[in-house]
Amino acid sequence: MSLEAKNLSFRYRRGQPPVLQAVNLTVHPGERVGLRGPSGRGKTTLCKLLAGYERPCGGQVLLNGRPLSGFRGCCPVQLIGQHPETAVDPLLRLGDTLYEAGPVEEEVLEALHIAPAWLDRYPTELSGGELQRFCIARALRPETRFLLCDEITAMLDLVTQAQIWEFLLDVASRRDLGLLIVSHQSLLLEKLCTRIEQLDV
Ligand SMILES: Nc1ncnc2c1ncn2[C@@H]1O[C@H](COP(=O)(O)OP(=O)(O)OP(=O)(O)O)[C@@H](O)[C@H]1O
Repeated sequence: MSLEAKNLSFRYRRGQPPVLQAVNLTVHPGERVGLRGPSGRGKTTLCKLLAGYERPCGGQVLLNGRPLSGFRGCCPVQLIGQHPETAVDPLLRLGDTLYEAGPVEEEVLEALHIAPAWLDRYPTELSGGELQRFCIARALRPETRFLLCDEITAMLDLVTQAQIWEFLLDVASRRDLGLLIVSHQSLLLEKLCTRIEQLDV
């Protein structure tokens, strides 16, 4: 199974210039592809298209050669963003958010040091790093084949960053996941990735 951006173009509003134009990118299982590019170039937008949050105005997102838009069920492509507080419903307890799309394996919760008591809390009752670990756990469903990591540790301290990446590299290797890692930190990308692409078209 591969995840492919094929000739993707996108604009947020009709009449505005495109944010992305004829972008091509493929991620294979087991690959860790770094994505860098200047601020505002469209890295987050590309992640949103690849995860099916937005629809392209040209080209296609293909999962195993078939349009992602036709996929039904728990999406094998999961996006984790920089701001976990914007990725969860503030009015739901975290346990309800975690399990709304089905079970998450106990070993994932344990490996990310997610305390069972957190699941009774609301999102504002966790720290940023705790909430990010929660969002990573939520993205790691048994069906997940590709993880799109958009600046996911940018706001965290170095120790937490290292713990999160150590866990993600291990789980990606065990499950043969494909990772797309967006970061402005070249050193981080060079350490983590099997290949680095530049978004500067
Ligand atoms: N919802 C939106 N509506 C309109 N324009 C948007 C929207 N989201 C992003 N944009 C614009 O699209 C362009 C690309 O934004 P995007 O967030 O994808 O860039 P980026 O490469 O991830 O940037 P950064 O490195 O700063 O995070 C920017 O010019 C931004 O202002």
